[in-house]
Amino acid sequence: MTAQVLDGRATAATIKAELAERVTALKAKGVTPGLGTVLVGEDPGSKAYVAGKHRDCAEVGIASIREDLPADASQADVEAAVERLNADPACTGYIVQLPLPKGIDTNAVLELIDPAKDADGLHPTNLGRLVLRVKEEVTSPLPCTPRAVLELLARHGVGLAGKEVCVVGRGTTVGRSIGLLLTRKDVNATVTLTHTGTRDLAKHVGEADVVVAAAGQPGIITAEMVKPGAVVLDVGVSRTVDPVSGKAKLRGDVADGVAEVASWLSPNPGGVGPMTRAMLLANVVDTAERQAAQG
Ligand SMILES: Nc1nc(=O)c2c([nH]1)NC[C@@H]1CN(c3ccc(C(=O)N[C@@H](CCC(=O)O)C(=O)O)cc3)C=[N+]21
Repeated sequence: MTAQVLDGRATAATIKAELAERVTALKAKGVTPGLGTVLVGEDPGSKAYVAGKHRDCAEVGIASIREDLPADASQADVEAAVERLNADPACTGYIVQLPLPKGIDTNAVLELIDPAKDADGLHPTNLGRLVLRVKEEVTSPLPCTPRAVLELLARHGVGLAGKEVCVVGRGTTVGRSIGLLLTRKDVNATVTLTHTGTRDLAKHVGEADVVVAAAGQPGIITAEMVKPGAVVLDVGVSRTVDPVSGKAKLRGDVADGVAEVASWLSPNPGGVGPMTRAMLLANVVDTAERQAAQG
């Protein structure tokens, strides 16, 4: 068997075209959505992601606002950048690119974000609303990558109701929150959350109909672990340096060979990554529409 491809690039392009229409409609009402980014330091990965987000914005007509701070920025400097975006009416939604440099208190920064402008869905209020199941229309944005995984499956007609989903990884942006979406009554999956302290990872992965690999450990999910016919989402990204060429290479959590066992597989790159970016744009357009409705 060779798995069918969960094509994140093509699906993200479709979503961006839909969002461009909603942005046009908002502009006709005098509202221009604007995405802000806070980037601290010179990490090449973070710089590339932020640059990509601003390119995406240009594509769909969203304005871009950048706060780029040096690697030695203090807690107060970072918090001041957040306060500027909170106060800027041109910024309808924004993100603080993670991870922040060592020494910066990330949770304190996330708490300062205006929940109504939280394009990542990582503010405690928004994560709390997800836990409390506050109705969709009042809820602020959902975390982008979990939303990306569900949207990628939905747009390929891959159902989740009654499925056993094994989530691998307990990070804030994916592992800890995706189960909250997967177990909503309109999705109805059953979720097992595994992590580096799990005693028998292969057992849990092997029982799953759907595997969400978000550990950030290159190749941790191998073909031998995966149940034949399972759906596999390769979410994790790690930068490894090729010892021969010295070039940085992106590697997913899913090892070669899984495509021969799975029924559907999201490639990495080209799968959940582009969808995460599309869902960030969707969050920005959603928040701008909510703000426009409130006048
Ligand atoms: N506040 C915050 N929000 C985030 O959403 C966030 C973050 N911090 N920190 C880092 C992670 C990582 N992340 C990715 C987004 C897109 C791709 C992506 O589009 N990747 C392309 C490849 C890009 C390349 O070649 O460099 C792909 O998968 O095809 C990857 C990774 C968002 N994150």
